[in-house]
Amino acid sequence: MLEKLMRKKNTVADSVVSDRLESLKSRNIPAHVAIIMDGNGRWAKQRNLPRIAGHHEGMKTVRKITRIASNLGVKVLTLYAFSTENWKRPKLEIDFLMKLPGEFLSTYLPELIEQNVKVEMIGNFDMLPDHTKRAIRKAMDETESNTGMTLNFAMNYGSRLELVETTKKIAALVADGSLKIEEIDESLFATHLMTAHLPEPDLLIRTSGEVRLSNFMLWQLAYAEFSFLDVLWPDFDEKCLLDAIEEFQLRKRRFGSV
Ligand SMILES: Cc1cc(N2CCCCCC2)n2ncc(-c3ccc(F)cc3)c2n1
Repeated sequence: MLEKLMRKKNTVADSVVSDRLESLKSRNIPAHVAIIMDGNGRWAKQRNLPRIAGHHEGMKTVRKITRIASNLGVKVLTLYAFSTENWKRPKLEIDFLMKLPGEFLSTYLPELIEQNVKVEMIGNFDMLPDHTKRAIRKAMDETESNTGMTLNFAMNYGSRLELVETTKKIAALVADGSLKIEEIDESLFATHLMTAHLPEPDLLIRTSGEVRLSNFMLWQLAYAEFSFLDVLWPDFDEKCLLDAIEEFQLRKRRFGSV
């Protein structure tokens, strides 16, 4: 009896969420959603589990949120998976984290291809371990012609480093005469960023209650709406995403009446 009731409750809950998804789709869906996926270590600590258990659970949330965002019509989903600062973590944790792209892709790449998702990456690719690079390169190659949502992983990414590298590239163009100083403006600068081919994020979500950008897309987020949520990333679910997007739509609606 209880099991039957639980099944019915889940069916009702699922249909409520999917009805909500349909109604949200009729309004202003953010074209580019960026997420700082925080709280994995704390999630594990609350359960007396090792930190890597939180990272592994967080990977399942990546799969879930990718599907929902794609179904909603989000054009680009950027996920902050590993920052340049993360190299300071214990070697054991880094070794585990560097295996996650391969594990995620070997498990879910067929599903991503079925959803017409295009896998991309921003960050400093060369410093990653060879096995990590191989896995990501394979996924990018196998999804290159897909036309659905772009799933963009920020891997070994640091915004200040990106801005310094971009400045150096532009300075070199001026030095060799390819570019005049007076031609440098915001638009020109943006064409040399790692995200030049992407629309700027409309909505930034950060989980775990931390209210910081942590050196993430500092240029690109200049005009984004920010949603700082207390939920830990492994517990972030469809309702959390729909709530954040609904809040985004309400803000944009007020902005429209200015
Ligand atoms: C380093 C790292 C950590 C990582 N976590 C799981 C999500 C929470 C945040 C930290 C741990 N995830 N989750 C998926 C990837 C990934 C990266 C590139 C790619 F092409 C495919 C998947 C990943 N990479």
